[in-house]
Amino acid sequence: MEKQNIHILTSQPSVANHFVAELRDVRVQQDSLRFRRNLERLGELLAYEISKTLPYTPSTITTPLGNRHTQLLLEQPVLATIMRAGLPMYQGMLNYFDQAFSTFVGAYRAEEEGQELEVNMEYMASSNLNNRVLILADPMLATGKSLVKSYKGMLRHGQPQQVHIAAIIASPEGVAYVQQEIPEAQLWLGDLDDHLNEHFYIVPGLGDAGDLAFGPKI
Ligand SMILES: O=P(O)(O)OC[C@H]1O[C@H](OP(=O)(O)OP(=O)(O)O)[C@H](O)[C@@H]1O
Ligand SMILES: O=c1cc[nH]c(=O)[nH]1
Ligand SMILES: [Mg+2]
Repeated sequence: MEKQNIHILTSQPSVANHFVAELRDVRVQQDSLRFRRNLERLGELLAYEISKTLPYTPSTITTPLGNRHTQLLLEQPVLATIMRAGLPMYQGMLNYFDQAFSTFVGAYRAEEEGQELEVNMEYMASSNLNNRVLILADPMLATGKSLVKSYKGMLRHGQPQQVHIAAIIASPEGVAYVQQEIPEAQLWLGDLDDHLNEHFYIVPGLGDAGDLAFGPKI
């Protein structure tokens, strides 16, 4: 795992630590509204951090009393996410990049086959990605297979000029795989955990983000 191109929100203490801590806490997790809202809040904070690195253009704003020069985004990014668990975090990013177009991917981790884990991708709706800033958000970066498969599928819809991948909790194994497969991406993480267990869950992680946000899958 290379350290360059990785930005970790909780590497400096801030209220982000509280939001990540609540996501992990087995007692607080029982409140699914709070769980979803914490995913959303971290999506907002990561969007704000990413926004500091995007291109801006000088603009003049007219108030009732005069003019003010400022810098505004050259263009809105395209926000992409992977259903289900990505939806609250995506909503947080959309709160801040409020005119962004969106890309949705339906992908899920299937049963493990021996030592391997397969990701099924069954749905994609995307706007044109050609020359755009793409932000791909998914709260959990475990093996990285969901993010890599989704990103590669998205390239059918154009070649972005900048790629940002945002995750709330990541494993070192997943980060290394994403860096190998998508070397052009900047990685924005809430926190970086210890390792994956034998079922490819992040340890200590938080459990199953999709189930905690939306209920167990049958
Ligand atoms: O890095 P990976 O090993 O691919 O794991 C990460 C994926 O696992 C979760 O989705 P899941 O497959 O559980 O689907 P869900 O969102 O419907 O729960 C999560 O939201 C990621 O998309
Ligand atoms: O730890 C993990 C790994 C994948 N998906 C989750 O929701 N949690
Ligand atoms: Mg899940």
